[in-house]
Amino acid sequence: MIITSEQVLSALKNVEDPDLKKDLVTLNMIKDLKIEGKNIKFTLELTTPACPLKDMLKNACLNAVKHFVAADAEVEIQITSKVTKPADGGQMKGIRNIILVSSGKGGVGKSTVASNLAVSLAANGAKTGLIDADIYGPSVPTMFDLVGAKPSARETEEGKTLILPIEKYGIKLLSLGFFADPDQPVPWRGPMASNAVKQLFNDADWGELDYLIVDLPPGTGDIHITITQSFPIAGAVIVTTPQQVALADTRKGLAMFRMAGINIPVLGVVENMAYFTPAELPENKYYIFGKDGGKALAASFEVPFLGEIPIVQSITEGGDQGSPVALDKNNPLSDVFWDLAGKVAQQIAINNAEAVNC
Ligand SMILES: Nc1ncnc2c1ncn2[C@@H]1O[C@H](COP(=O)(O)OP(=O)(O)OP(=O)(O)O)[C@@H](O)[C@H]1O
Repeated sequence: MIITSEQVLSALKNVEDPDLKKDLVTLNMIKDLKIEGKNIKFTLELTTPACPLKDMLKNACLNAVKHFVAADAEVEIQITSKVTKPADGGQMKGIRNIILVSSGKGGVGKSTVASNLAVSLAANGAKTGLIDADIYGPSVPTMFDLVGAKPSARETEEGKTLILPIEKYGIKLLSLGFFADPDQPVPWRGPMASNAVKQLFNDADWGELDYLIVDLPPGTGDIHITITQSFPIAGAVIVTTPQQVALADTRKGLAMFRMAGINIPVLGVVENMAYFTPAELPENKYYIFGKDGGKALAASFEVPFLGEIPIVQSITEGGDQGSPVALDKNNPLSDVFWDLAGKVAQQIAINNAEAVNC
């Protein structure tokens, strides 16, 4: 029996992407199909390299070909990805998805989540950038061991000066902290801070990025308004801790993204410092600040709950030593952040599903 491309594609039409609710052939995810006798080769092009369904989809393709075409076929599937971007146009040149990391309250772990999210996306192969727009206490220089670092600049052919983001752990980084003395407070006036933050977006040489993560200041202030009004935002990740005081502020922070004139998709809620696990009793979880508050908040706004991050010393140490814990695949905590990155990328792919894949 001669195997034809039509047979293989018709078999693969039985495999549906559970997020995008269409089959892989209709979604144009099957590329470079080659058949030689019983040898069938093709590429499965996902919408993000951090896709949590990668293995499941690959197995489903394999089973579909064996079941509908030939049980003894040799099937070789290569996985690649092409990150989609929002449908509504107006994207910043070269930057596919801008993701805000926000919290209603300070100190809940927003920078920790932003840094580890960026590290996890980059480690999965996504072209990733990180802007630290926290005017009150930029933490990215510390979290990436770049205190005192100064970005250089280059001149374009049109005579414009562009800041060159600093590259570390495969991520392009810019922080307001790179432009200030680490020991001197900067008393930002509203418009001055907003202009400085805008420059990090507009006057930097970001090149091509799949995801640009933005670590916002806590609360709902000028910087939030400036960024949400000036740039096309793919979505916001909301970080909270379990205490009632944090949840009450998070509620306001989340509601801001839903206000008329802002209207940014909320990708979901992350509960940081959700529970404590003693090193000697790793299976015990102590919910010392309360349980399921983040989950309930996500449910009440009908947005995804993206997961719980425990309180663990290595997260603090990783932040203080400039090496985010998600970098260390031997540390089980890196799985927590990789999982979070997968869920965020998945939500973006779902939101972008109507977009033309270009
Ligand atoms: N899950 C965690 N386990 C242990 N330490 C954590 C955890 N999350 C954050 N931390 C630590 O708590 C401190 C505050 O975290 P981080 O700077 O990320 O918070 P933030 O919300 O960005 O703060 P700010 O409001 O100042 O911007 C840091 O020292 C960080 O390493």
